[in-house]
Amino acid sequence: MLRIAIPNKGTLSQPASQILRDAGYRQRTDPKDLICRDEANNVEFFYLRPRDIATYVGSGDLDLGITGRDLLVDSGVPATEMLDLNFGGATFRWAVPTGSFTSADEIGGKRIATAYPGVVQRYLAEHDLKADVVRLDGAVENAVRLGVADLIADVVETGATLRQAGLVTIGDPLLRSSAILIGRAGRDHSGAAQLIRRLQGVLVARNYVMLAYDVRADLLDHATALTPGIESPTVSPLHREGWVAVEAMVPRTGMHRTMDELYELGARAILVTDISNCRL
Ligand SMILES: Nc1ncnc2c1ncn2[C@@H]1O[C@H](COP(=O)(O)OP(=O)(O)OP(=O)(O)O)[C@@H](O)[C@H]1O
Ligand SMILES: O=P(O)(O)OC[C@H]1O[C@H](OP(=O)(O)OP(=O)(O)O)[C@H](O)[C@@H]1O
Ligand SMILES: [Mg+2]
Repeated sequence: MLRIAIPNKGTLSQPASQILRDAGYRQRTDPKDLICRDEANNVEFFYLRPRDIATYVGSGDLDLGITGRDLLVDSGVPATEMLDLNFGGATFRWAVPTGSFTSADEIGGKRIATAYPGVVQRYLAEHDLKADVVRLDGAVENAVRLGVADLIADVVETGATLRQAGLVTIGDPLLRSSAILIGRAGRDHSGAAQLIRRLQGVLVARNYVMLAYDVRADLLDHATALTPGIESPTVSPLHREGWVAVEAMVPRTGMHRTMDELYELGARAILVTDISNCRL
């Protein structure tokens, strides 16, 4: 039985369960449950703190896990990213009191408050910098105002929490995070192939739509250049002489522009349908 770690709480918890549900797996119905067995798919899910998930997977006690890229880096354990799940997106950034300093080169020698000391230490080592890292559990934005640190390094999504605390970001993000599927480094993951294919199917279904339209046969090359599909578009004859019907998967972002361009080219009966799932 495949054993998989899922966040039990926090930002990643609900969307992690949702992507698994969309991929056909059973998920807990009571948020207090800590284990859910899916006998039909031969998978067992363990609900754990997102921060602990890399530890269980890195030690080999669980086969796979869903966690944040920043949490994986922070843990420093031998687990690798197997699939980007495309939710829980955030950056990890330096933030300082407005007007204090502006360049990330100036962090050497300063006191840095963070809940992610592993990410910060990795950056300092890579940039040959020394600084005091003050490890906190959360609400890190308060640390500067309370005198514990000169700057912070934290997760930034909308930036609203920083603004409220009178802080501004400096420099480039230390990393860009999102939810990822992880497995122990160097382990044979062939038993996870079906789960990964199912998750990839959900991701494609979320990111693509099916576009269908009718177009004059002499405009087909122009039309299919706009809608090349993933492999190749399906072209079928129409009863109407000189016209064909085309079907192709197109990225959801940009579909309105594609429809406009097809219409301007002369295509008609342009229809968009959601894809609920797929295997490519
Ligand atoms: N707005 C956000 N705030 C915090 N974490 C976020 C946010 N958006 C995405 N994430 C990601 O969620 C993971 C942190 O989840 P975690 O459950 O530890 O913290 P949380 O969602 O802030 O919950 P809590 O602080 O209540 O425990 C990280 O991978 C982080 O990048
Ligand atoms: O850029 P924003 O959209 O404001 O989101 C980022 C903030 O949200 C999280 O805090 P959370 O509320 O989880 O509290 P915590 O610091 O105790 O984890 C995170 O640690 C940042 O503080
Ligand atoms: Mg938090």
